[in-house]
Amino acid sequence: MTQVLQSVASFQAWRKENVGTVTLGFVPTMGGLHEGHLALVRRALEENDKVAVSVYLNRTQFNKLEDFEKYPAVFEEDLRMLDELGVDAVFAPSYEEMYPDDYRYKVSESELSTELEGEHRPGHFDGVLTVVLKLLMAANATRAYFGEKDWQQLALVKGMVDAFFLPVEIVPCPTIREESGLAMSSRNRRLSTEGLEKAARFNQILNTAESEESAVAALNSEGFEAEYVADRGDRRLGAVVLEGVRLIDNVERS
Ligand SMILES: Nc1ncnc2c1ncn2[C@@H]1O[C@H](COP(=O)(O)OP(=O)(O)OP(=O)(O)O)[C@@H](O)[C@H]1O
Ligand SMILES: CC(C)(CO)[C@@H](O)C(=O)[O-]
Ligand code: BAL
Repeated sequence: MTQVLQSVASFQAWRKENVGTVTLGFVPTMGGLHEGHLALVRRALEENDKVAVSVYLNRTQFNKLEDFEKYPAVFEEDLRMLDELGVDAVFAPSYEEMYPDDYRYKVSESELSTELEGEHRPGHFDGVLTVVLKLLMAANATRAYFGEKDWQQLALVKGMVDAFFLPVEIVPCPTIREESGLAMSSRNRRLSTEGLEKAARFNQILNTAESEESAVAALNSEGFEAEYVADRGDRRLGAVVLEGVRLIDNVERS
């Protein structure tokens, strides 16, 4: 049975009693679990003796209250999936438990975090980096698993781990997609059947457009509101809104 731990103290006590000197894999999530998350969990189970998953909907990373309030909260369903996979512990703290300082102390980065997602979601990466640091400190894991779907988040988390000499290995995991190519996301649950079908064009356009500008034009002409499409090195990253739902994706540039 997966153990559910709701306080930092009980999570640390669980770690002391059950992990000791063997390896611990850790997968941070905000719940609403889908196959993308489960791929991270399966990999963590393969590579470590014990695995802990956090399910914590972190409100400090949401710049829009509506986005926070509409985020799927389905803890019992999440727990059932994690239990079936054989996860050892689920850390599911309250806001008060995670933020005894009421978010007075923050981690911020001054370059990458201000563009792309950071430009469109002000304060987002302060919230992400702060909660990831807290989660990593609480878990004290050997390895922590992050999805490449959140490319910018992954780069910033790796940067923070290097900057602060955190004793954990960050393991990047490939984006898991629907057959249509649509990247799996908790937010996909909020799309209509028609929206789900249409959303697949987002990935196709990122893959096939000649330039950033032509990708934005194609997305807008097909009923998306494109927030940005940007080429960075060998990646093309984008964010769109469809039916009021914000989706992100990134692909290798051809
Ligand atoms: N389709 C996916 N493939 C691989 N990893 C994923 C996928 N979706 C999410 N992840 C990873 O799972 C972890 C938790 O993500 P999170 O709980 O935000 O889910 P999410 O589905 O990305 O939510 P949303 O897309 O609504 O922001 C992150 O490291 C994220 O990159
Ligand atoms: C890493 C994370 C769990 C921090 O809240 C979140 O940003 C996410 O789910 O990608
Ligand atoms: N990309 C990480 C989860 C979020 O959208 O806030």
